[in-house]
Amino acid sequence: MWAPACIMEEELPWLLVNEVGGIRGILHSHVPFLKKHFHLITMKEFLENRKDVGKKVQAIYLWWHKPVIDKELLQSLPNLKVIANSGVGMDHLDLNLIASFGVKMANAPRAVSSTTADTGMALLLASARRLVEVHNISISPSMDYCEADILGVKVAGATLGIIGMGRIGYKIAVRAKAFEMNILYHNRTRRKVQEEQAVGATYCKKIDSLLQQADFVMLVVSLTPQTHKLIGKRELELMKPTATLINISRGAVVDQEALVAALQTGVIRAAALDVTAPEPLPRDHALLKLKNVIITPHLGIKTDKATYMITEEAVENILAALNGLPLPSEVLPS
Ligand SMILES: O=CC(=O)O
Repeated sequence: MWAPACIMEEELPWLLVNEVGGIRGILHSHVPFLKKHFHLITMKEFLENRKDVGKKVQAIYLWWHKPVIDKELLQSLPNLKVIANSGVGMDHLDLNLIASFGVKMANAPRAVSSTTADTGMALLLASARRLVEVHNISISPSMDYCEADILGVKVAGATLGIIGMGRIGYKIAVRAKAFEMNILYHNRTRRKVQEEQAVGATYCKKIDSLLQQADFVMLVVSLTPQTHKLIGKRELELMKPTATLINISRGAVVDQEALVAALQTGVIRAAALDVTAPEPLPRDHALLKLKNVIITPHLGIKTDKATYMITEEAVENILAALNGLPLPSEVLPS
């Protein structure tokens, strides 16, 4: 990684972050590393002195989609060169708008893939073996249950259908192979035969055929206009009544109303969702009341190591942009 030779704090480039700590702030433990490379400034400090500070900011580090990047903010930052995102999905950003200000963008695909794949497998296993339900039985005062109450679904030998076979999807296939699953996948472009063979994955050109055969369907696509509500009533009805839907992409990839109805009426067996629309769901949402649903709070990459690696990847991208070098994980508008 490029690193500045010993320079004074006031000569460091200014990096804008939403806040430090709190619900939508960068982690305190990342601050010393960031401060080696940048003069850090929070949104609160920027808003207090927008005119002076705005001219100095050269980079933004987005943590969990914050701060919101809109025209007004971009206009207040005339020397902004780069925005680094702390994840892989860029659906919260108007890439064309940002590019029109001559600002480069980067995401963090290297840091997130394994951890997000782990989240997908954790949800698959937890749903298959009803871990949340049995945990609740185990800690209940009576600890009273019949065997039928805790029968799960066997994972070995079951078929996993992966929709979206990018970096994360492929890492899920690697994990599923180790769990002795049969693997189907759908992707815009087919993987190389050697890559398919390495994980024993079979390509389904049509999503429908994957949905009809899979015992577990895992959604790993980016949210785009094409994938918005990709899984609706029709698709859920194509799935087996014994099948489980796992979503680690974005909530809006699923028609949530159709999902609630499918779960309530046994159209599918269960769902395990790391993402919902919105996040978090309103506390009275129907999905929160269903026994056959597991919901996690966009856990994706949230491990100590992966979050730190994300910050390292962001710094690498920002420094490259500020030094006129190619960005390792540049994202271009489509
Ligand atoms: O949601 C997580 C990511 O976009 O990487």
